[in-house]
Amino acid sequence: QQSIEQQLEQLRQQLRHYEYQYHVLDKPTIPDAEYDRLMNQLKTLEQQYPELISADSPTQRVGAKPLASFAQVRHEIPMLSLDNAFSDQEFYAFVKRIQERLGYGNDDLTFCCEPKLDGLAVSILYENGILSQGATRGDGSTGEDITLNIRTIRNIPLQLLTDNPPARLEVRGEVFMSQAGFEQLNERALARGEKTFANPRNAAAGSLRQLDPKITRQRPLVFNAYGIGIAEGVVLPDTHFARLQWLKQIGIPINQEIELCRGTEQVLEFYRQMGQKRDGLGYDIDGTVLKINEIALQQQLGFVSKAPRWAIAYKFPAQEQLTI
Ligand SMILES: Cc1ccc(Cn2cc(C(N)=O)ccc2=O)c(C)c1
Repeated sequence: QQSIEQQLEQLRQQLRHYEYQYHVLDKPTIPDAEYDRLMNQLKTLEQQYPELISADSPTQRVGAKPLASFAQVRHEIPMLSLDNAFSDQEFYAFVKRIQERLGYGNDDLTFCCEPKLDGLAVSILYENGILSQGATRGDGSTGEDITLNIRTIRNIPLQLLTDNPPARLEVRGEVFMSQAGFEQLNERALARGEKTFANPRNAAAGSLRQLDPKITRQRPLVFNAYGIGIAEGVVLPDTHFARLQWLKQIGIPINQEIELCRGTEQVLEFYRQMGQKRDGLGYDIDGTVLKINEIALQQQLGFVSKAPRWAIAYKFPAQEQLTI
């Protein structure tokens, strides 16, 4: 006969495993109703033994009461902005500057290519594998502490899926809302006579800036990681793409459109393909982000003013908004 602690731990591990398969691999192995039954079973057992509730239990996603205000968070490593390109010409010039700076004569630089998600940049800190803080980008040096709201986002794990977690790991990425989630939210708001949002990005920003996590929890927010800030007690892979794959393995969701491209023409092909896919993704993107993949080359190139020399956002032309 299992002890209560063993029953609780087994339910918690099972739920974390199913959440990983559903939210990170996009390959659920049980029906939603079965997951729901297990979650309710854990909630019931924790209500019987409240002293055994741990902050990283899958049930602990909603804070108790609303905050009066947000505390400030100082980013130990600044969250920088990206330079933009609006034409192939500007992208060629970007690559040329890199080749000259690195002394590369040929065109076989490898780029990690990602869609540029149209949401809100956030920083999530895990200490010994446990989610300990969430913050907005703010001005890049100082952001707002939105930990309670970050905890309500279902595809952000409260605990990393690894037996030897880093002492400290800061995951950076975008919180966004799907177009379907946005439309449902606005319909509900209209029905309740509440204010509606102009677009998914505003809806995501407004939901993260809610002082009451119970409201944030009802919003269909999604997180995709695109980088790492602080990393202590772990040796990271030496390319950006491999780092993203590692994040996925330990339970952090990344975007499934990310690709490696070798040479300028493959990168421009990725940009055009993402332009074709754009209307069918189900979420808003406003371009692509193209990064030098080798970390050593990123470090060699460094930053100028606030933007990295090793990355650029190649944006799409502004879409004419359909006014109905
Ligand atoms: C009632 C209910 C429960 C769960 C979910 C979504 N979902 C499913 C799983 C699953 N199938 O492994 C895991 C986590 C999760 O968040 C929905 C949409 C509705």
